[in-house]
Amino acid sequence: MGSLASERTVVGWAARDATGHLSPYTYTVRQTGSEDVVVKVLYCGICHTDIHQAKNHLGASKYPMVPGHEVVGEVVEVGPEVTKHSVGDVVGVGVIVGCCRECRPCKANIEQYCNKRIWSYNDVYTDGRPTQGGFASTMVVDQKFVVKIPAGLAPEQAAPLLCAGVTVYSPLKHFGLTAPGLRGGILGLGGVGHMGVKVAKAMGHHVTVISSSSKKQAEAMDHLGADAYLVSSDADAMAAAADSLDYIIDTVPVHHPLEPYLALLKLDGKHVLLGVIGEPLSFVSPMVMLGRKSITGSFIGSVNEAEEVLKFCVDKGLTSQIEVVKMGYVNEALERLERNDVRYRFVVDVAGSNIEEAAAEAPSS
Ligand SMILES: NC(=O)C1=CN([C@@H]2O[C@H](COP(=O)(O)OP(=O)(O)OC[C@H]3O[C@@H](n4cnc5c(N)ncnc54)[C@H](OP(=O)(O)O)[C@@H]3O)[C@@H](O)[C@H]2O)C=CC1
Ligand SMILES: O=C/C=C/c1ccc(O)c(O)c1
Ligand SMILES: [Zn+2]
Ligand SMILES: [Zn+2]
Repeated sequence: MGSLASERTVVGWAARDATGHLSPYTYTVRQTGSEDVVVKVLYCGICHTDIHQAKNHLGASKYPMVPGHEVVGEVVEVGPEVTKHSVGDVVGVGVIVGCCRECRPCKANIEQYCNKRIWSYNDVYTDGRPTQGGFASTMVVDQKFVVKIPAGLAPEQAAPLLCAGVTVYSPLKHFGLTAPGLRGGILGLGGVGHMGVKVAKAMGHHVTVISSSSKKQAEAMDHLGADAYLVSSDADAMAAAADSLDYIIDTVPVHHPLEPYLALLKLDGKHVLLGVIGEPLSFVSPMVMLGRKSITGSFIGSVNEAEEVLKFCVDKGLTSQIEVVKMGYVNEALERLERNDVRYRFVVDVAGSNIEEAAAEAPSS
């Protein structure tokens, strides 16, 4: 445990209970350890997982909780053993900030699958303190979990790549779904889904968006570059598209039937679950047996894959489609995200929100 003398005071915006409402919160983080990077947060994206966590959808939330795991910031200090980063670098931090480094996933550099992974918030660090995320002035993070933001990417643009971007890139790569010409479906056109369209198109796939409404059709086709658009309640269009897709990236964050989507897959097609859903999903076995289809899942991506997707986006000229907001708007942004009213990711301008000054002027929390 760090002594009081070695603590650093930070201001974040925290949820105090399962209403998920965020408000200013002053707390302490560790002083710079030998392999630590001190990051002044510039921007932080709002992922639907932040709602799941802040509102205790999974039943394991601890408060006060400062969410945020699509973090881009500037390095303001480094520990003496840090070799990966220097003061002044623009860097990113994602969902994971610690792992055991000894297990099979850690040795294979897929540390997101380490059973001793440490989450960037709603977890406990090795020093016994709660971890707190990126809706905060500062984060102190082990260099292993900090990635460099390459030149050519604006920091606010890079933020959604650190969760949404790598979350779609990783399964496409892992499941061998990168060859040009594949036919992919993106189910749910939100923060993760819109990056799915962009990444899959950049890989040369024919991309069908499968959405709950027609509201996003024009934009999906004209701006995101989707090739086709299916409204999931349109039974005739769904039937016409049967047996046509090599994979579906499923980003829906609530319970939904799988069978209408399994029917869209070709022989050996893969349904990749990404949404965090705390209730059982069901299907009858012939739906997978008769086409040797797979239902699988994937969890974010590794640090290496985060670096790869950042480079991939620079090389392919990909950007995320974002709405930049100030911290004072974060509760409205969370509400709008929950009611499916964002195109397609909110990014909070943390550094531009003066949260430390505002907290100093307000009564202490
Ligand atoms: N596996 C992993 O590693 C990761 C998982 N996640 C999870 O993926 C899911 C999606 O995250 P994200 O893209 O940020 O979420 P968004 O809210 O931005 O997007 C979800 C999309 O799903 C569709 N949808 C269908 N029904 C609903 C509903 N009742 N409420 C809201 N959306 C609905 C909407 O698309 P449309 O309008 O087209 O129907 C919506 O845009 C979440 O559960 C999140 O926790 C996120 C990141 C990493
Ligand atoms: O947004 C990133 C985290 C996703 C996530 C996936 C699975 C799970 O059980 C979570 O709690 C979070
Ligand atoms: Zn996320
Ligand atoms: Zn491990």
